[in-house]
Amino acid sequence: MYFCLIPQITSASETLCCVSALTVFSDEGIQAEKRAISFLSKLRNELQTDKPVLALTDNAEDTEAWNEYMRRQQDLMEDGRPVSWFKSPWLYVECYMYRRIQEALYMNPPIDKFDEFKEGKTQSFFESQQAIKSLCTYLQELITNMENMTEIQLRDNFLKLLQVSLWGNKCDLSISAGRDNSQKSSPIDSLPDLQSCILVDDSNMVWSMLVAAQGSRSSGIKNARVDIVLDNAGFELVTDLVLASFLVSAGLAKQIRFHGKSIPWFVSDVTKQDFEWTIMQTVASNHKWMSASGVQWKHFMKEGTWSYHDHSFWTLPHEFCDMAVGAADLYSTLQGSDLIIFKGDLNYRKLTGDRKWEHTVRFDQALRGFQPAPLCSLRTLKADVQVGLQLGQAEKLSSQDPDWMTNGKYAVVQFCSPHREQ
Ligand SMILES: O=P(O)(O)OC[C@H]1O[C@](O)(CO)[C@@H](O)[C@@H]1O
Repeated sequence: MYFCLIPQITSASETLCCVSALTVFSDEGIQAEKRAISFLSKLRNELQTDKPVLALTDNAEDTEAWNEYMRRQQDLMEDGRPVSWFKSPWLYVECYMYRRIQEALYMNPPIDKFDEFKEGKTQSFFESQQAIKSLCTYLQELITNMENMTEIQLRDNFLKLLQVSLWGNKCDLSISAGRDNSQKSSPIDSLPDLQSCILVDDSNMVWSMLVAAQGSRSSGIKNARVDIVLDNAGFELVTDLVLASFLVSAGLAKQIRFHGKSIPWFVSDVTKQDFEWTIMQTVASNHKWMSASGVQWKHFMKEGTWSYHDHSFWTLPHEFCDMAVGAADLYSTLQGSDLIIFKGDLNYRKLTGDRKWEHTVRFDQALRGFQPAPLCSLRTLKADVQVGLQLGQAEKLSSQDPDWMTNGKYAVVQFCSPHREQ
């Protein structure tokens, strides 16, 4: 399992070689890039030969938090041997590898702000153009007809766009080791065929919660705020923006806060630069409805209806139940939300602590106290943790499709509210 991380290091290193060949960097940059490549090749060797996990030395904002986490892992080792790559929890090692790739850049200015995964993310966006155009056309038609929609029609369209955002999570580049994993077919037309692959579907609870928040808003009590903890750039990000656009246009949310990563992460995760680039590209499209969507998103950002935020906690290896203590500022910000949508597999692993839970354990139980606000996970299954299933459901799936937990074919929409009777 640990060896599947090697292509990510190789790809980062190859990207640096390519940009150097294209003389993107100055002489000083080329020397820095050579040092970074050598750092990455050492890193690959450490991983391949199960060397001890090393403390970070780059003096970044999160360096001490990482080293403190490593010391905690060390204290858990019963025989006192150093924590090594193969003897550490998978969640920790996987996150650590991406942070070490970042260390290679941090240690080598002027390339310290370079995003070695940018090209793959850009390509994934362009390869999904047809699907993006059809989704933006669908969105603009909805917005045009919004005023005449009954509540049931509004709900049905919300549920569709929630599912589009859910399946958008299939398109990540870490599972495909950076190879093409873009959306080719029409996202709306594919939904009926995918319905049976949703193992838990709490979408109606999410809808009810949004309607309840809207009710209190019309009585002047509050302005509903939705937080979206983003996952991948490319097609998935567009599905999230389309959902957010619908929420605002339908009056279901007054404010959307997007949360992304502050460093390149898990190959395709959204950074601020990816977020802004995606909106800019959408505005610049020569497709009428795609461009109209982009213009609307740009406007939402400008007027503050939408905002982008990052926090170093999202790129630490911690489970989310550590957030209240480890990142109290972030936790208290999230407490102001009416609904937090967590996108993707890695966020699900952090929500549930990436533990070997019985599949029938309740979702709220697996959160172990992490409940800043009503929350929902939209996740396609790519790692072997899954809770909240019915008795016998996992056994049936295992007999039909032994790889059901990791092949990305299945998905869940799981909801939990601090105020809800479980
Ligand atoms: O982009 P997502 O949905 O968070 O998926 C990331 C997942 O991909 C993997 O890196 C490889 O499958 C998992 O370990 C990880 O949880």
